[in-house]
Amino acid sequence: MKKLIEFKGVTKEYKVGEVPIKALNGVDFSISEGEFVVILGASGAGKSTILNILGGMDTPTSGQVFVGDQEITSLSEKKLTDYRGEKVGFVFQFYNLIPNLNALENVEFATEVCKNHLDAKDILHKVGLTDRIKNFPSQLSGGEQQRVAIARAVAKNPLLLLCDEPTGALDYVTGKSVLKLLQDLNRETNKCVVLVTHNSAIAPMADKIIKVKSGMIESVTMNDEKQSVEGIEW
Ligand SMILES: Nc1ncnc2c1ncn2[C@@H]1O[C@H](COP(=O)(O)OP(=O)(O)OP(=O)(O)O)[C@@H](O)[C@H]1O
Repeated sequence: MKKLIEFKGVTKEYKVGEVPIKALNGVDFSISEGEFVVILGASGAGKSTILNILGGMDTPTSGQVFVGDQEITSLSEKKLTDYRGEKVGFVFQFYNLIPNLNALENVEFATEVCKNHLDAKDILHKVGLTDRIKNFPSQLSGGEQQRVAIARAVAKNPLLLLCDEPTGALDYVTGKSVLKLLQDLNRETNKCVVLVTHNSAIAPMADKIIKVKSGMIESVTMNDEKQSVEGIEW
C-alpha cells in the first residue's frame, strides 16, 4: 500500500520557565493509505503531541512530517491553515460542538470552507442521526454529540481522520458504538483513521499499533488479524 504519512526524527520541546520538557524525542514512523492506526501510550507519553503535529495544529521543534505529497513541516502558516482546513478531520474527547447551532448547522459550518465536502444531511444519516438533525448539542446525549462531531469531521471529506480519545467521555456501550462507527467509516471509505488512546484493549481493531513511551516510539506492530469492535471486550 502507498505511504500516506511519514514522521522523520520529530522532536518537540516545550519551555516552561527554566526547564525544557521533551514531549517528543526522535519520533519515526509511517502510515499507509487506508490504515486504521491506534497510537497507544500512558498519560504524558506524547500521543496528543504527535496527533496535533500531524493535524497541523502544532509544529515540531525539529524533524520532518510528510502527508501525501506535502512536507507539512515546511509549509507557511497560511498553507498550514489550508492543510488543516481541507485535509484533516478532527474528533476530540469533548465533542467541541458549537452550542447555538443545531446538528446540521454544526456540520455545515465546518464544511462551508471545504471544496470537496460531502452532503451534511447524507453524513448525519450515515452516523444514525437522521431524526436529530434539528437538535442542538444540549438536546443530544454524549454519544449522539460525538456522532455529530464525527459527521462534522467526515463531511469535510478529509485525507485523514484524527481522533484524540474519542470515547474518553462516553460509557462502555456508547464508546463501543462510536468505535464501530469509526471502523465502519474506515472500511467503507478507505480513509486513514489515526486514533489516540491509553486503552490498550482497543488495539486489536487496528491495522497498525504504534506504542509511545516517554516521547519515543516503543514499537510499531502490524495486526494481521484485525478484530471487529463487537468482538473486543474491556
Ligand atoms: N503546551 C505545553 N506546554 C508544556 N508542556 C506540554 C505542553 N503540551 C504537552 N506538554 C507535555 O508534553 C508531554 C507529552 O504530552 P501529551 O499531551 O502529548 O501526552 P499524552 O500522551 O497525549 O497524554 P494524555 O493521555 O494525558 O493526554 C507531557 O509531559 C506534557 O506535560
